[in-house]
Amino acid sequence: MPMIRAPAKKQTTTLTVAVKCRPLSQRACGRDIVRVKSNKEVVVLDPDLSKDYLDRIQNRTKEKKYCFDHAFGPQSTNLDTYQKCISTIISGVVQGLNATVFAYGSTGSGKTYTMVGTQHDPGLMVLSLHTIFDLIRRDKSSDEFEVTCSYLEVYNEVIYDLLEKSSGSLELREDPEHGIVVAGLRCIKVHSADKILELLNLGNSRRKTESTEANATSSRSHAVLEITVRRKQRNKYKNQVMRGKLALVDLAGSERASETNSTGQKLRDGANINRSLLALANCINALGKQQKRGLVYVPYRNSKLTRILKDGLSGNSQTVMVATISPADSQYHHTVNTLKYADRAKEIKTHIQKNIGTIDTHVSDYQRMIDSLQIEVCRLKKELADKESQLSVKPTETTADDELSWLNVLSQEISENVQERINLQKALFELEETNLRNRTELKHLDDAIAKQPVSEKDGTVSEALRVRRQDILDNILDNDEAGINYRKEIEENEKHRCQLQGMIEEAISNNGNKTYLRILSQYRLLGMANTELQFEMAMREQIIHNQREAQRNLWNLIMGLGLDEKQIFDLAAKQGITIEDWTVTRYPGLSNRGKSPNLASGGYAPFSYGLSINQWRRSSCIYQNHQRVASKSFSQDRWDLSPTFCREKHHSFYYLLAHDNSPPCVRFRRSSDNWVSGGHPISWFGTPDKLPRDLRKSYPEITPVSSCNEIYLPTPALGADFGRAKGHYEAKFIQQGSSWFNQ
Ligand SMILES: Nc1ncnc2c1ncn2[C@@H]1O[C@H](COP(=O)(O)OP(=O)(O)OP(=O)(O)O)[C@@H](O)[C@H]1O
Repeated sequence: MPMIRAPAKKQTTTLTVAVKCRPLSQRACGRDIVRVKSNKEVVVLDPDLSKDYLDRIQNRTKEKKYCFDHAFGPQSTNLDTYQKCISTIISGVVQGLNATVFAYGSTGSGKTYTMVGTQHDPGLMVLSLHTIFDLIRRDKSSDEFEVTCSYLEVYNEVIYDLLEKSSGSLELREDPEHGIVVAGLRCIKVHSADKILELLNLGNSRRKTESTEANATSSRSHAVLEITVRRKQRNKYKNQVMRGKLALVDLAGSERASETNSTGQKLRDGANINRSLLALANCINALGKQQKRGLVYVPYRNSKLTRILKDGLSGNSQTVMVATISPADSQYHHTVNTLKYADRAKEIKTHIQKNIGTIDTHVSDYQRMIDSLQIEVCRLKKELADKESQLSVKPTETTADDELSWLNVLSQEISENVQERINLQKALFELEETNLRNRTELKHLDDAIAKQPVSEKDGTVSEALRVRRQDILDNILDNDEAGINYRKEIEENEKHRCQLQGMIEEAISNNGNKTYLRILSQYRLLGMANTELQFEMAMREQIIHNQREAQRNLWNLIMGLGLDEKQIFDLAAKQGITIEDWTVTRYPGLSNRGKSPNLASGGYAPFSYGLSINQWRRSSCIYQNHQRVASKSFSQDRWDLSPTFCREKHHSFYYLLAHDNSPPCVRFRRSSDNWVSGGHPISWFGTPDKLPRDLRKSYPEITPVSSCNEIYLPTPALGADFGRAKGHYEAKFIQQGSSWFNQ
């Protein structure tokens, strides 16, 4: 029977925006122009003292006034900020909610001071960590907790692991369940706040800082400390796992080259810092606009920083932005700029929901492909290094060095070119999605306006509809224009790529050291294939995400009809659909009756996880034509995550694949279109080449393939037990109509 699961409840919340004004520094030695009033209001006075009363009343002064959720003056401590705006969201993290805290402000305004702090005035990172462990210690339930921590920095648009001594650059991946993840980032299990603080200090010592004109220890990179609290429940929701995540972000300072007297590398750092901060500012702008006007494209893709902060800005996260400002008159423009963005950020809404453990087969499937490509890249890297060392002992061949380094530069350019194209395509994809939604809404609005009775044509409802229509239309036009520009950039990028590829090929054909060059180019190409695969994966994730969204909307629609629980159940039963429990979100993949993995919401079949044998044997699910499935292996007395996969090869076959050494044992039995439970198989065999003769005769489509661990299952009227009773895999598939049941 098909099955759907009620969506987890989402709660909409607005970004909390706090402003923190640092004391006047001796360096700045200017006039104090910031006034904090009633813990919410910030007034920035005109730095020009010559303005008089008349200027003020005629609005010719540059004095600005803003109001925020919280405002802290120069006398306040980090603890004050923590207690007023952070402490409440930290308790949510222990309950499976996500939270993001980031400090935003110009260079030297006190971001690092606020996030990290000093021994006498510990910062938000330190205070949050102590609270997390205090909450865990004081927890009265018998739940099991596991805390892990990672620390990364984004420097010059490259991500580095601050917990690794000499970290290479890391890539971002998009996961529909966990949002943006950094592939290969070290996650360390920790048992106390002190341990994390030790790691934090270690990471901070590795962070790129410089002395600039504006700040003696200016952070050149954006740092993200992420704490994950995994809570395994032991009560009635046994085996449910909640996963709360806290991201604490210390941004690099924005600055103007003219103010910092930067040159060379410092200037380049500054440009990259400003690029990401500009991207962040653009996202804040678009998100602020989105809340007011409708669906505007949000350019997260424009920098690594905004991609990392995506969840914190619009996704599943309770978010606090601490805008740090300096009271010095010399900083007037920076202060007003920061406050302008902070003001915009007040409009941003996020949607929080508890993260209840899920395991995604399709993601792990892709991950496996990426991993194997990475292994291949490592192998080629090694070959390359060997070849390089051979070359270095042959002085006669040094003439090739120049060409080789030239080739290296070229291949590096190719990788950057690929990365750029991927970013552009993703941006275009998102943009088109946004506009598709806009156009649908426009059509609905046009219909609604047309249906308005003549008597109401000038009423307030009509007016509201027309305003909304105009907003949507504006957004469509904005987005269309942005789309044209993206397309042009993609074309340019393609041209550049062809040129680069041509140059590399020419170098290979002209150079004597062909093997080395071939390996080099193969290595680069594999690297690119890897990146492209990640792109494809992100696209698919996006589609899955959209499908989920559509399903959620459908669900909301059903709920909006005003039907009660029983009516909905009856309706679903008439359509042959089973609804999973909607009050309890259990292990994804199993209903509360321990019966059925939910497929409708994810579009893919999950692993069963942490079940006893009996529970597993009772579980069942339906596999649509295009789904991959994973089952579990049974070894000795316990169930392990199985490396066994079943996936569709094309429309009439299922493709079963076992990844370890022991071949899967497949048992087939005939069945009608009806559900068949239990019973004895008519035949069974170990590997495809050892098919019993009668079965091979009846099903000539069963194809033995090179690896003895693979087999094709023909779909017509065939049920299959895919398993081994003792130490064998176990997953039973029975066809019904166009679906496959696993019982
Ligand atoms: N509230 C405060 N009380 C006392 N000193 C402060 C405060 N805020 C900042 N400072 C001091 O000002 C200097 C600059 O602060 P900090 O490094 O935190 O700025 P930042 O915004 O992180 O700068 P950048 O963006 O350049 O990294 C430091 O010496 C810091 O100790």
